[in-house]
Amino acid sequence: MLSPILQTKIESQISNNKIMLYIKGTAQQPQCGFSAAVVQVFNTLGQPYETENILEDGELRQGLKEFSSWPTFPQVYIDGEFVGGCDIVMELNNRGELATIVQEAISK
Ligand SMILES: N[C@@H](CCC(=O)N[C@@H](CS)C(=O)NCC(=O)O)C(=O)O
Repeated sequence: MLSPILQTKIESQISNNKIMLYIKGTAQQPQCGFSAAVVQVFNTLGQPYETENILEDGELRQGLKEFSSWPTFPQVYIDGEFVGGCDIVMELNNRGELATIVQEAISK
């Protein structure tokens, strides 16, 4: 079960960062192709984002799956809301919708 401490940590990260990416590895050195693809997309959007390497925190890795009810990584949160993983982000980006979602979040 998701501990209150972990829940508070996740809620704090996703509310303090307009774009929060939970990935495998770092933005500079992603450790998985799906995480690398998401980082690349957000780099092209040119807005600041924060990442957390879930490979370094097993509790967070498990806790996020419960928090979002999503079993894999990357996990992308924009404006405190879970958006999806790699496939969803790619689709939103291909449709030109990701930039709009990000712009709306940043300008709030
Ligand atoms: N189709 C997924 C691909 C991501 C994926 O399959 N991730 C796997 C392998 S990197 C994962 O996170 N598995 C659970 C885990 O490692 O804890 C997406 O759209 O994000």
